Amino acid sequence: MTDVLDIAVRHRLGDFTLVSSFTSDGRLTALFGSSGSGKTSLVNVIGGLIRPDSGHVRVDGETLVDTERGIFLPKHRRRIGYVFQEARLFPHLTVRQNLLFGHWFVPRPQRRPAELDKVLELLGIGHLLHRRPGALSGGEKQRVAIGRALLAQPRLLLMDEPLAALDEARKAEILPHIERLRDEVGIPIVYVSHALAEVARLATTVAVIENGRVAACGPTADILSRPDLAARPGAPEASSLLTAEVAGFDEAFGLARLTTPAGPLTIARGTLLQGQRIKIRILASDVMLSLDRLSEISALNVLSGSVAEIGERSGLGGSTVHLRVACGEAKLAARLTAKSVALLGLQPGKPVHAVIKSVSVEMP
Ligand SMILES: Nc1ncnc2c1ncn2[C@@H]1O[C@H](COP(=O)(O)OP(=O)(O)OP(=O)(O)O)[C@@H](O)[C@H]1O
Repeated sequence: MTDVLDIAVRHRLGDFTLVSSFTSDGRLTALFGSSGSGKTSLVNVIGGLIRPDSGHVRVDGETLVDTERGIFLPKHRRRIGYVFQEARLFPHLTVRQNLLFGHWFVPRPQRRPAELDKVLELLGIGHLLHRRPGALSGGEKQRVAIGRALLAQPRLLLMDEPLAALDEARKAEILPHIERLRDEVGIPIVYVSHALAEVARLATTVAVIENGRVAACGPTADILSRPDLAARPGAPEASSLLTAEVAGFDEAFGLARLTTPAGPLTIARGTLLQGQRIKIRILASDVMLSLDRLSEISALNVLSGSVAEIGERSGLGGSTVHLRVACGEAKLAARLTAKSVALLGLQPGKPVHAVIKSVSVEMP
Protein backbone atom coordinates (compact mmCIF):
# COMPACT_ATOMS: atom_id res chain seq x y z
CA MET A 1 0.00 0.00 0.00
CA THR A 2 1.26 3.49 -0.81
CA ASP A 3 1.80 5.81 2.11
CA VAL A 4 -0.59 8.74 2.29
CA LEU A 5 2.33 10.95 3.25
CA ASP A 6 6.01 10.38 2.59
CA ILE A 7 8.11 13.31 3.68
CA ALA A 8 11.85 13.70 4.12
CA VAL A 9 13.07 17.29 4.05
CA ARG A 10 15.90 19.45 5.25
CA HIS A 11 15.59 23.20 5.36
CA ARG A 12 17.42 25.97 7.12
CA LEU A 13 15.47 28.96 8.52
CA GLY A 14 17.98 31.32 10.17
CA ASP A 15 19.26 29.49 13.24
CA PHE A 16 16.56 26.84 12.98
CA THR A 17 16.97 23.68 10.92
CA LEU A 18 14.07 21.52 9.92
CA VAL A 19 15.30 17.95 9.40
CA SER A 20 12.11 15.98 9.28
CA SER A 21 11.27 12.66 7.78
CA PHE A 22 8.27 10.45 8.33
CA THR A 23 5.68 8.40 6.50
CA SER A 24 2.04 8.04 7.44
CA ASP A 25 -0.74 5.84 6.15
CA GLY A 26 -3.27 7.49 8.46
CA ARG A 27 -6.38 9.35 7.38
CA LEU A 28 -5.64 12.15 9.86
CA THR A 29 -2.02 12.74 10.70
CA ALA A 30 -1.43 15.11 13.59
CA LEU A 31 1.77 17.13 13.77
CA PHE A 32 2.11 17.50 17.50
CA GLY A 33 4.73 19.57 19.24
CA SER A 34 5.39 22.59 21.39
CA SER A 35 5.49 26.16 20.15
CA GLY A 36 8.47 26.78 17.87
CA SER A 37 9.12 23.07 17.25
CA GLY A 38 8.65 23.49 13.49
CA LYS A 39 5.08 22.33 12.82
CA THR A 40 4.08 25.34 10.73
CA SER A 41 7.35 25.21 8.80
CA LEU A 42 6.61 21.59 7.93
CA VAL A 43 3.07 22.49 6.85
CA ASN A 44 4.52 25.25 4.68
CA VAL A 45 6.86 22.74 3.04
CA ILE A 46 3.90 20.46 2.27
CA GLY A 47 1.75 23.36 1.03
CA GLY A 48 4.47 24.80 -1.18
CA LEU A 49 5.11 28.04 0.73
CA ILE A 50 8.63 26.87 1.56
CA ARG A 51 10.94 25.32 -1.01
CA PRO A 52 13.10 22.94 1.05
CA ASP A 53 16.88 22.95 0.62
CA SER A 54 16.68 19.20 -0.01
CA GLY A 55 14.33 16.27 0.21
CA HIS A 56 10.99 15.05 -1.06
CA VAL A 57 7.27 15.40 -0.35
CA ARG A 58 4.89 12.74 -1.66
CA VAL A 59 1.14 12.66 -1.12
CA ASP A 60 -0.78 9.51 -2.07
CA GLY A 61 2.14 8.38 -4.21
CA GLU A 62 2.34 11.64 -6.15
CA THR A 63 5.59 13.59 -5.93
CA LEU A 64 5.10 17.28 -5.10
CA VAL A 65 8.75 17.95 -4.29
CA ASP A 66 11.90 16.02 -5.10
CA THR A 67 14.98 18.22 -5.03
CA GLU A 68 17.21 15.49 -6.52
CA ARG A 69 14.95 15.15 -9.53
CA GLY A 70 14.41 18.91 -9.78
CA ILE A 71 10.67 18.63 -9.02
CA PHE A 72 8.92 21.46 -7.22
CA LEU A 73 5.22 21.67 -7.92
CA PRO A 74 4.14 25.29 -7.33
CA LYS A 75 1.63 25.98 -4.58
CA HIS A 76 -1.34 26.64 -6.88
CA ARG A 77 -0.87 23.30 -8.66
CA ARG A 78 -0.73 21.15 -5.53
CA ARG A 79 -4.48 21.00 -4.91
CA ILE A 80 -4.01 21.39 -1.17
CA GLY A 81 -6.78 22.88 0.96
CA TYR A 82 -5.84 25.07 3.94
CA VAL A 83 -7.77 25.74 7.13
CA PHE A 84 -6.11 28.16 9.53
CA GLN A 85 -6.70 29.25 13.09
CA GLU A 86 -8.85 32.15 11.85
CA ALA A 87 -11.45 31.34 9.21
CA ARG A 88 -10.29 34.09 6.78
CA LEU A 89 -13.68 34.27 5.04
CA PHE A 90 -14.51 37.14 2.67
CA PRO A 91 -16.62 39.48 4.85
CA HIS A 92 -18.60 41.00 1.95
CA LEU A 93 -19.65 37.62 0.52
CA THR A 94 -22.44 35.38 1.84
CA VAL A 95 -21.66 31.92 3.20
CA ARG A 96 -22.85 30.45 -0.10
CA GLN A 97 -20.53 32.73 -2.12
CA ASN A 98 -17.64 31.99 0.24
CA LEU A 99 -18.21 28.26 -0.20
CA LEU A 100 -18.49 28.45 -3.96
CA PHE A 101 -15.29 30.46 -4.09
CA GLY A 102 -13.53 27.14 -3.41
CA HIS A 103 -15.45 25.47 -6.23
CA TRP A 104 -14.31 28.02 -8.82
CA PHE A 105 -10.76 26.77 -8.53
CA VAL A 106 -11.74 23.33 -9.79
CA PRO A 107 -11.45 23.01 -13.57
CA ARG A 108 -15.03 22.94 -14.97
CA PRO A 109 -14.97 19.34 -16.30
CA GLN A 110 -13.87 18.02 -12.90
CA ARG A 111 -16.46 19.93 -10.83
CA ARG A 112 -18.92 17.66 -9.09
CA PRO A 113 -22.21 19.57 -8.74
CA ALA A 114 -23.57 17.38 -5.93
CA GLU A 115 -20.55 18.33 -3.83
CA LEU A 116 -22.10 21.46 -2.28
CA ASP A 117 -25.08 19.58 -0.79
CA LYS A 118 -22.77 16.91 0.59
CA VAL A 119 -20.51 19.48 2.23
CA LEU A 120 -23.48 21.40 3.69
CA GLU A 121 -24.81 18.22 5.26
CA LEU A 122 -21.42 17.03 6.50
CA LEU A 123 -20.68 20.32 8.26
CA GLY A 124 -24.25 21.20 9.28
CA ILE A 125 -24.13 24.66 7.67
CA GLY A 126 -27.08 24.47 5.24
CA HIS A 127 -29.09 26.98 7.31
CA LEU A 128 -26.32 29.59 7.17
CA LEU A 129 -26.08 29.98 3.38
CA HIS A 130 -27.45 33.52 3.15
CA ARG A 131 -25.64 34.99 6.13
CA ARG A 132 -22.43 36.97 5.96
CA PRO A 133 -19.41 35.98 8.10
CA GLY A 134 -20.08 38.88 10.51
CA ALA A 135 -23.27 37.10 11.61
CA LEU A 136 -21.60 33.74 12.35
CA SER A 137 -20.11 32.34 15.56
CA GLY A 138 -16.44 31.37 15.57
CA GLY A 139 -17.34 27.68 15.24
CA GLU A 140 -19.70 28.35 12.33
CA LYS A 141 -17.05 30.41 10.57
CA GLN A 142 -14.56 27.55 10.90
CA ARG A 143 -17.07 25.06 9.50
CA VAL A 144 -17.61 27.34 6.50
CA ALA A 145 -13.84 27.64 6.07
CA ILE A 146 -13.55 23.84 6.08
CA GLY A 147 -16.41 23.64 3.55
CA ARG A 148 -14.71 26.16 1.28
CA ALA A 149 -11.48 24.17 1.39
CA LEU A 150 -13.32 20.90 0.64
CA LEU A 151 -15.19 22.36 -2.33
CA ALA A 152 -11.89 23.03 -4.03
CA GLN A 153 -11.65 19.20 -4.19
CA PRO A 154 -8.17 19.06 -2.67
CA ARG A 155 -5.93 16.00 -2.61
CA LEU A 156 -4.93 16.88 0.95
CA LEU A 157 -6.34 19.13 3.64
CA LEU A 158 -3.89 21.04 5.86
CA MET A 159 -5.46 22.18 9.09
CA ASP A 160 -3.18 24.44 11.13
CA GLU A 161 -4.50 24.77 14.72
CA PRO A 162 -8.07 25.12 13.40
CA LEU A 163 -9.67 25.12 16.86
CA ALA A 164 -7.08 27.15 18.76
CA ALA A 165 -9.12 30.37 18.67
CA LEU A 166 -12.39 28.76 19.82
CA ASP A 167 -13.76 28.34 23.34
CA GLU A 168 -14.53 24.88 24.72
CA ALA A 169 -18.22 24.97 23.74
CA ARG A 170 -17.43 25.91 20.11
CA LYS A 171 -14.71 23.24 19.99
CA ALA A 172 -17.16 20.59 21.20
CA GLU A 173 -19.59 21.67 18.48
CA ILE A 174 -17.06 21.37 15.65
CA LEU A 175 -15.18 18.19 16.67
CA PRO A 176 -17.87 15.71 15.51
CA HIS A 177 -17.83 17.37 12.07
CA ILE A 178 -14.07 16.93 11.80
CA GLU A 179 -14.50 13.26 12.81
CA ARG A 180 -17.05 12.76 10.04
CA LEU A 181 -14.74 14.53 7.61
CA ARG A 182 -11.97 12.11 8.61
CA ASP A 183 -14.18 9.00 8.37
CA GLU A 184 -16.47 9.74 5.44
CA VAL A 185 -14.54 11.89 2.98
CA GLY A 186 -11.58 10.25 1.30
CA ILE A 187 -9.28 13.29 1.63
CA PRO A 188 -6.26 12.80 3.89
CA ILE A 189 -5.77 15.45 6.55
CA VAL A 190 -2.63 16.89 8.14
CA TYR A 191 -3.66 18.47 11.42
CA VAL A 192 -1.38 20.74 13.43
CA SER A 193 -2.06 20.98 17.12
CA HIS A 194 -0.47 21.25 20.50
CA ALA A 195 -3.72 20.29 22.27
CA LEU A 196 -3.40 16.71 23.43
CA ALA A 197 -7.16 16.09 23.85
CA GLU A 198 -7.78 17.10 20.22
CA VAL A 199 -4.99 14.87 18.98
CA ALA A 200 -6.24 11.93 21.09
CA ARG A 201 -9.73 12.31 19.70
CA LEU A 202 -9.00 13.02 16.05
CA ALA A 203 -5.66 11.63 14.95
CA THR A 204 -5.14 8.19 13.45
CA THR A 205 -1.38 8.85 13.24
CA VAL A 206 0.75 11.23 15.27
CA ALA A 207 4.12 12.70 14.33
CA VAL A 208 5.80 14.24 17.37
CA ILE A 209 7.87 17.24 16.31
CA GLU A 210 10.72 18.36 18.55
CA ASN A 211 13.16 21.07 17.63
CA GLY A 212 12.66 20.64 13.87
CA ARG A 213 12.89 16.85 13.99
CA VAL A 214 10.31 14.10 13.98
CA ALA A 215 10.97 12.44 17.33
CA ALA A 216 8.44 9.67 16.70
CA CYS A 217 5.62 8.83 14.33
CA GLY A 218 3.03 6.09 14.56
CA PRO A 219 -0.53 5.12 15.45
CA THR A 220 -2.00 7.55 18.00
CA ALA A 221 -2.62 5.02 20.80
CA ASP A 222 0.95 3.77 20.56
CA ILE A 223 2.56 7.21 20.54
CA LEU A 224 0.49 8.54 23.46
CA SER A 225 1.38 5.58 25.69
CA ARG A 226 5.09 5.15 24.86
CA PRO A 227 7.24 5.20 28.01
CA ASP A 228 10.29 6.64 26.21
CA LEU A 229 8.33 9.62 24.84
CA ALA A 230 6.53 10.24 28.13
CA ALA A 231 9.87 10.42 29.95
CA ARG A 232 11.10 13.39 27.92
CA PRO A 233 11.22 16.76 29.68
CA GLY A 234 8.05 18.75 28.93
CA ALA A 235 6.25 15.76 27.38
CA PRO A 236 2.50 15.58 27.96
CA GLU A 237 1.12 13.03 30.42
CA ALA A 238 1.15 9.54 28.87
CA SER A 239 -2.24 7.94 28.39
CA SER A 240 -3.98 4.86 27.01
CA LEU A 241 -6.42 5.33 24.19
CA LEU A 242 -8.91 2.52 23.68
CA THR A 243 -11.92 1.93 21.48
CA ALA A 244 -14.81 0.57 23.51
CA GLU A 245 -18.35 -0.63 23.00
CA VAL A 246 -21.17 0.02 25.43
CA ALA A 247 -22.24 -3.47 26.55
CA GLY A 248 -24.86 -2.59 29.17
CA PHE A 249 -25.82 -0.43 32.12
CA ASP A 250 -26.01 -0.59 35.86
CA GLU A 251 -29.05 1.65 36.08
CA ALA A 252 -29.23 1.68 39.89
CA PHE A 253 -25.83 3.37 40.08
CA GLY A 254 -25.83 5.32 36.79
CA LEU A 255 -22.92 3.32 35.34
CA ALA A 256 -22.14 1.93 31.89
CA ARG A 257 -20.33 -1.35 31.25
CA LEU A 258 -17.85 -1.27 28.39
CA THR A 259 -16.15 -3.98 26.39
CA THR A 260 -12.62 -2.86 25.52
CA PRO A 261 -9.54 -4.60 24.09
CA ALA A 262 -7.98 -4.35 27.57
CA GLY A 263 -10.96 -6.07 29.25
CA PRO A 264 -14.31 -4.97 30.69
CA LEU A 265 -14.50 -1.48 32.22
CA THR A 266 -17.20 0.38 34.10
CA ILE A 267 -17.61 4.14 33.72
CA ALA A 268 -20.19 6.81 34.54
CA ARG A 269 -23.15 6.35 32.22
CA GLY A 270 -23.44 9.88 30.80
CA THR A 271 -25.53 9.96 27.64
CA LEU A 272 -24.25 6.65 26.26
CA LEU A 273 -26.40 4.24 24.26
CA GLN A 274 -26.35 0.44 24.19
CA GLY A 275 -23.99 -0.80 21.44
CA GLN A 276 -22.41 2.65 20.93
CA ARG A 277 -18.72 2.65 20.01
CA ILE A 278 -16.69 5.23 21.85
CA LYS A 279 -13.09 6.21 22.44
CA ILE A 280 -11.80 6.34 25.99
CA ARG A 281 -8.63 7.70 27.48
CA ILE A 282 -6.99 6.78 30.76
CA LEU A 283 -4.10 8.87 32.04
CA ALA A 284 -1.02 6.88 33.03
CA SER A 285 -1.08 8.64 36.40
CA ASP A 286 -4.59 7.25 37.06
CA VAL A 287 -3.47 3.62 36.80
CA MET A 288 -2.30 1.77 39.92
CA LEU A 289 -0.55 -1.59 39.76
CA SER A 290 -0.92 -4.39 42.28
CA LEU A 291 0.57 -7.87 42.50
CA ASP A 292 -2.59 -9.27 44.14
CA ARG A 293 -6.04 -9.16 42.68
CA LEU A 294 -7.51 -6.71 45.17
CA SER A 295 -11.14 -7.22 46.08
CA GLU A 296 -12.13 -4.81 48.81
CA ILE A 297 -11.25 -1.54 47.12
CA SER A 298 -13.39 1.31 45.85
CA ALA A 299 -12.02 1.25 42.28
CA LEU A 300 -14.45 -0.68 40.07
CA ASN A 301 -11.96 -1.69 37.42
CA VAL A 302 -9.25 -4.27 37.99
CA LEU A 303 -7.68 -5.65 34.81
CA SER A 304 -5.21 -8.53 34.83
CA GLY A 305 -2.13 -8.47 32.66
CA SER A 306 1.64 -8.46 32.71
CA VAL A 307 4.33 -5.81 32.50
CA ALA A 308 5.24 -5.27 28.84
CA GLU A 309 7.79 -2.46 29.01
CA ILE A 310 9.51 -0.39 31.66
CA GLY A 311 10.93 3.00 30.73
CA GLU A 312 13.96 4.79 32.14
CA ARG A 313 13.65 6.71 35.38
CA SER A 314 12.63 10.30 34.73
CA GLY A 315 11.25 13.36 36.45
CA LEU A 316 12.92 15.37 39.20
CA GLY A 317 15.57 13.22 40.89
CA GLY A 318 14.60 10.27 38.70
CA SER A 319 11.53 9.63 40.85
CA THR A 320 9.19 8.50 38.08
CA VAL A 321 8.93 5.46 35.82
CA HIS A 322 6.59 5.00 32.86
CA LEU A 323 5.48 1.46 32.04
CA ARG A 324 3.16 -0.33 29.67
CA VAL A 325 1.11 -3.27 30.87
CA ALA A 326 -0.23 -5.84 28.40
CA CYS A 327 -3.92 -6.36 29.27
CA GLY A 328 -5.91 -8.47 26.83
CA GLU A 329 -5.11 -7.12 23.37
CA ALA A 330 -4.17 -3.66 24.59
CA LYS A 331 -1.28 -2.01 26.34
CA LEU A 332 -2.09 0.27 29.24
CA ALA A 333 0.21 3.12 30.16
CA ALA A 334 0.99 3.51 33.85
CA ARG A 335 3.13 6.02 35.72
CA LEU A 336 4.55 4.92 39.05
CA THR A 337 7.26 6.10 41.38
CA ALA A 338 10.60 4.38 40.88
CA LYS A 339 10.22 3.29 44.51
CA SER A 340 6.97 1.39 43.78
CA VAL A 341 8.58 -0.28 40.78
CA ALA A 342 11.42 -1.44 43.05
CA LEU A 343 9.15 -2.51 45.94
CA LEU A 344 6.94 -4.60 43.64
CA GLY A 345 9.98 -5.97 41.81
CA LEU A 346 8.38 -5.07 38.49
CA GLN A 347 10.07 -6.33 35.37
CA PRO A 348 8.91 -7.26 31.88
CA GLY A 349 6.69 -10.35 31.94
CA LYS A 350 5.68 -10.03 35.60
CA PRO A 351 1.93 -10.60 36.14
CA VAL A 352 0.16 -7.54 37.60
CA HIS A 353 -3.33 -6.15 38.07
CA ALA A 354 -4.12 -2.66 36.82
CA VAL A 355 -6.52 -0.75 39.05
CA ILE A 356 -8.48 2.08 37.44
CA LYS A 357 -11.10 4.26 39.10
CA SER A 358 -14.24 4.60 36.98
CA VAL A 359 -14.18 8.36 37.38
CA SER A 360 -10.72 8.55 35.79
CA VAL A 361 -11.87 7.11 32.47
CA GLU A 362 -12.33 10.06 30.11
CA MET A 363 -13.99 10.35 26.74
CA PRO A 364 -11.76 12.74 24.75
N1 LIG B 1 11.71 32.73 8.05
C1 LIG B 1 12.29 32.37 9.18
N2 LIG B 1 13.53 32.76 9.47
C2 LIG B 1 14.15 32.39 10.60
N3 LIG B 1 13.61 31.57 11.51
C3 LIG B 1 12.37 31.13 11.28
C4 LIG B 1 11.65 31.50 10.11
N4 LIG B 1 10.44 30.89 10.17
C5 LIG B 1 10.40 30.20 11.32
N5 LIG B 1 11.56 30.33 11.99
C6 LIG B 1 11.89 29.69 13.27
O1 LIG B 1 11.69 28.32 13.10
C7 LIG B 1 11.20 27.74 14.31
C8 LIG B 1 9.94 26.91 14.02
O2 LIG B 1 8.85 27.75 13.72
P1 LIG B 1 7.42 27.20 13.39
O3 LIG B 1 6.51 28.37 13.18
O4 LIG B 1 7.51 26.21 12.29
O5 LIG B 1 7.04 26.44 14.73
P2 LIG B 1 5.64 25.90 15.26
O6 LIG B 1 5.92 24.57 15.84
O7 LIG B 1 4.63 25.97 14.17
O8 LIG B 1 5.30 26.95 16.38
P3 LIG B 1 3.86 27.52 16.86
O9 LIG B 1 3.12 26.36 17.47
O10 LIG B 1 4.25 28.56 17.87
O11 LIG B 1 3.20 28.10 15.65
C9 LIG B 1 11.00 28.87 15.28
O12 LIG B 1 12.10 28.90 16.13
C10 LIG B 1 10.97 30.10 14.40
O13 LIG B 1 11.43 31.22 15.09
